[in-house]
Amino acid sequence: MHNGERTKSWNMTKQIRSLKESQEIPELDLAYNVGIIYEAGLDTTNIALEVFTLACATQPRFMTSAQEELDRVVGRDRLLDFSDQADLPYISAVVKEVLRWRPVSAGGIPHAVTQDDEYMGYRIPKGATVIGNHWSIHMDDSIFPDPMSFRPERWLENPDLPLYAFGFGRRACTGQHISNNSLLIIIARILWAYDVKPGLDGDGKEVEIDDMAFTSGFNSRPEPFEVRFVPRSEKVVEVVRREFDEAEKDIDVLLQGVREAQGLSAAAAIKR
Ligand code: HEM
Repeated sequence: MHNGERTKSWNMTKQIRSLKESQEIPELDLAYNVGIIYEAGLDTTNIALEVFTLACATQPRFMTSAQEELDRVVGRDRLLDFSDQADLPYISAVVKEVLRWRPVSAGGIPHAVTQDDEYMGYRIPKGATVIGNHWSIHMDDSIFPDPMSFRPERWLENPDLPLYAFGFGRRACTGQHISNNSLLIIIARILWAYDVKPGLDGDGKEVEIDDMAFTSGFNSRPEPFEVRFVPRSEKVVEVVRREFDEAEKDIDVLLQGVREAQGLSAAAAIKR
């Protein structure tokens, strides 16, 4: 937190410090509040990207449909950006399917019931712990037929399908819009630029990848597996290099841009 306060530009530490509500909160609690955003946001989105990569390597059929959409909407001369988002329904469906197929918090998060309740004849007293198990819900084949198949099409066929990867109720993930946007842009750019394929063994044969090999824990991620990111053409390599060279890389400039885009008021130096 102290490092955050010493930077030149805007950041989340300064933003939280500037809020009226923060003034009465003890320093350590404030540090946890800042830290949770990092902790809750970074690993979860990374895991979802690993799951996406796993889906590409083990159930590659969907990549063709995704790349058809990208080539039609974006063309081959530029990297896509957020202005393309509304025209990429298939990629949005890929993001949802990633979060359904292997939910990051597979076992769900315990919640306390705020009032006496009844469900299917079971009495659930106030204060009892209930857990909505994300894995079981997402694998319910009466709602998601053939649930082990990675099929983004299911979200286009039925846009009302439920997705519970971000949890439930008033404690549901506060970062879900950030993460949906991050996943969409990263997944779309990867698929625009690369074919994602299994790695090769010593004999040049594609390695077998187990799509059920996951770590256990609160969040669970795929066990390490090998893949290749194969550029789809020479032109793609040229565009990626050009965009990288032109991209802003100064973190202070980037963060200041976030502040301006969001209309946030926190000044660079905040008095306590
Ligand atoms: C793929 C990405 C993500 C997944 C799968 C995910 C999933 C979840 C889940 C399951 C919960 C608990 C919900 C419940 O209690 O039922 C949660 C809570 C939370 N998430 Fe996320 N999350 C993701 C990304 C993010 C990001 C990017 C941020 C912030 C930038 C974030 C911030 C939070 C916070 C602050 C909470 C606690 C909310 C509360 O207890 O009131 N998450 N997330």
